[in-house]
Amino acid sequence: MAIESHTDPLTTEIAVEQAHVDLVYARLGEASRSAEQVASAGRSLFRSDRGSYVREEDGTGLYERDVFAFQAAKRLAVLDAEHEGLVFGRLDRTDGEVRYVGRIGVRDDDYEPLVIDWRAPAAEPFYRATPTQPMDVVRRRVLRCQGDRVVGIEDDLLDSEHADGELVVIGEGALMAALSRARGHQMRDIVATIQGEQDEAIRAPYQGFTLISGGPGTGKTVVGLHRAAYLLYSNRRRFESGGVLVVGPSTVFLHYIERVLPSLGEESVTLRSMGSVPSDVLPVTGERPDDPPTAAVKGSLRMLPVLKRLVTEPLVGHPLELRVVVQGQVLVLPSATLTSIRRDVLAHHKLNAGREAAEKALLNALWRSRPSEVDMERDEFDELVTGLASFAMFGHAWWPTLSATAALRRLADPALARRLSAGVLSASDAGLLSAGLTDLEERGPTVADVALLDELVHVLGPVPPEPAETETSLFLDADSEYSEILTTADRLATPKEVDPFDLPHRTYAHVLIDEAQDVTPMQWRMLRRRGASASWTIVGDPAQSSWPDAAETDRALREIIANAPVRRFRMSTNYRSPAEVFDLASQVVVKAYPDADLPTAVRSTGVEPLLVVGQDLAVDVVEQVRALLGEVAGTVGVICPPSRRDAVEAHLSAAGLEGSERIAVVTSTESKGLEYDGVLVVTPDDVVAEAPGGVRSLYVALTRPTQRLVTLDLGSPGRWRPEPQA
Ligand SMILES: Nc1ncnc2c1ncn2[C@@H]1O[C@H](COP(=O)(O)OP(=O)(O)OP(=O)(O)O)[C@@H](O)[C@H]1O
Repeated sequence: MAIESHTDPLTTEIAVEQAHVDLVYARLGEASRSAEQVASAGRSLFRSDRGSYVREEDGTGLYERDVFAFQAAKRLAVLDAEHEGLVFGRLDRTDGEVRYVGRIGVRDDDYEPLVIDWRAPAAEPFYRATPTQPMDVVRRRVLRCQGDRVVGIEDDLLDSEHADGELVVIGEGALMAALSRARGHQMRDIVATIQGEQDEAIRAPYQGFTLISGGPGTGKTVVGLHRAAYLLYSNRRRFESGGVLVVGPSTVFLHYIERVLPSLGEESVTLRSMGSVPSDVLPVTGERPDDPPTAAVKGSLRMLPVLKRLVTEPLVGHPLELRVVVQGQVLVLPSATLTSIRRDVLAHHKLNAGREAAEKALLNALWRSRPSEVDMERDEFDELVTGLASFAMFGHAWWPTLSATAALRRLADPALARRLSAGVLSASDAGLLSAGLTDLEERGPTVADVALLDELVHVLGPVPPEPAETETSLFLDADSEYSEILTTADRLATPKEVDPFDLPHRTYAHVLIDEAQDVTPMQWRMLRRRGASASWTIVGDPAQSSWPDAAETDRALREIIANAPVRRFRMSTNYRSPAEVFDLASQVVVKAYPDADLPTAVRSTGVEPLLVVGQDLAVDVVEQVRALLGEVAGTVGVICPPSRRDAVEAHLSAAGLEGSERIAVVTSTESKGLEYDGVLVVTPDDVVAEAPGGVRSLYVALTRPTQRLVTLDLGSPGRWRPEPQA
């Protein structure tokens, strides 16, 4: 297409790029139309009229010619209009070649690339080339599109020696332009502006463990997500069939990141919050937090022996002896024999899978204890005893099938919790544990309970599926407190194809954990079950941790890694916080954690954080939020200590501000991983006092803004401030 000549170079360049973008969309339009034809042609091609198959080469030819168009059309279907353009980059190379880079690869009719997929090796220079190492690139150009329209251009001249006189260079750099844009409530992909050190982590080989660390705002989350997309591209067969699991701290966080992968054309990734990881084995999920001391007990590996003791602990009211009558003779197994049988069977079987073995062991013991008056063969004896109602009822009461929830609920009993945790938990920790489980039935599990439940599923074994027709319980009422216990009739009706050793966890080929610094040791065990033979990407920053015992969680992670290869990447640049804001935040964190990994903030707004001392929460919160709404174009986060959250919401609501889509009221824990253009941190001293991570939690809050930070102390300047205030 001929391009009109304009005096304004930007308009001319946009028109040049628009022509290419139009070509790509036209080609994709054709691909979409032919995609269905290709599919049906493919279906019929392999079948001739005679019902035999055509030669494989012919089929392969068709496949090769059209598969890219089919795939491209399929991927295009998942890219909706909100993303920032299918084609976003262009490389002008020293040899005169021009390469376009986009979210997916598209070829023309002659199989020549119109756009290269950003993950392809040929696109690497787009992310790695620098003026010192231009990688044969003269000019890197980022195209900013809205839908299929090119609306802006940002260039980097990488090799001025090879630039001919005609080469136009526009703009001040795509990165700064992207970083200054207002934020919404969902994360954007960074595919057009991935930086060199980020690209290395994204394209690292998949094997073993890839650990990505770095301070706040360094792009760890977004890099992790692009890595998931990269792995799917470079090893699609392995990862699409094996599955990729992405785990984040909460559903709010998942909602925040959920558009990134679809915007890159990837939909085949499972996103889970920490409280919903075991949805494969549990009918419940957990979103509620525990208070920090209780969460610390529930998350610790000290819970392991407690849970083990819990599953071997007989139920309240279990029979103390087994008594059956055979040929008029009373046969008795006393309590000590029962205890020893129980111990032996549990040494080799999970509780929910041990019933048959337990029954056999009972029969053996009864056979051995029979008096000489019992005169029958062993087979006959077994048949007779197993047919006795008293034996069946005993079996059910003594060896019930137990669900994880029913088991955990028992620890809400303070006396039992104390007894089972003797020597492992202090009396006060045992008290926290039982108090922290009293709500389990009514309100469902907390996030920390979910890892305990998963552990229990592991220790107990899966509950065999319910029989198709529920038969009347042998001796438990329908509304009995042990409603999850299956009856003997249930057990007998249970199909034998349930393999007790076939654990029901869904496993994945790759597991990506974000905010890994907050993963408790019990949660690491839960995650490991989903990635027993997976490769892993683990993303985190210890300085933002909420977990009190960093050494314990480190040990748990080391155990998972074991001898697998480990690759480490450190992100060194903070792309989120303005330098003025990050300066304050880093002074706060290093006071308490001198080893915090502090990145360099790349952007400066010239606006210092505003440290307000107010007198009245209601008046000051409303005033500061109003001011922030006026100063920034996007979102405003009000980060509160949990104790003030309701009051803050009420004050904003009374002022008519609550309904605003731009405002979010959150605690520092909830704000993990998120960002807002303007942030008001309410009473920072209370954030430190109430949040699990103390100063680290305040550090999280102070590093959320992309533009403006305001803090509100009441009465006098807070103790959290880096410099004592006059
Ligand atoms: N290369 C980049 N181009 C454009 N924006 C970027 C780039 N890298 C990071 N960002 C932006 O910086 C912000 C911070 O990124 P991200 O949330 O991934 O950081 P993080 O290291 O996970 O932060 P935290 O540890 O504080 O949660 C996001 O808005 C992200 O889009």
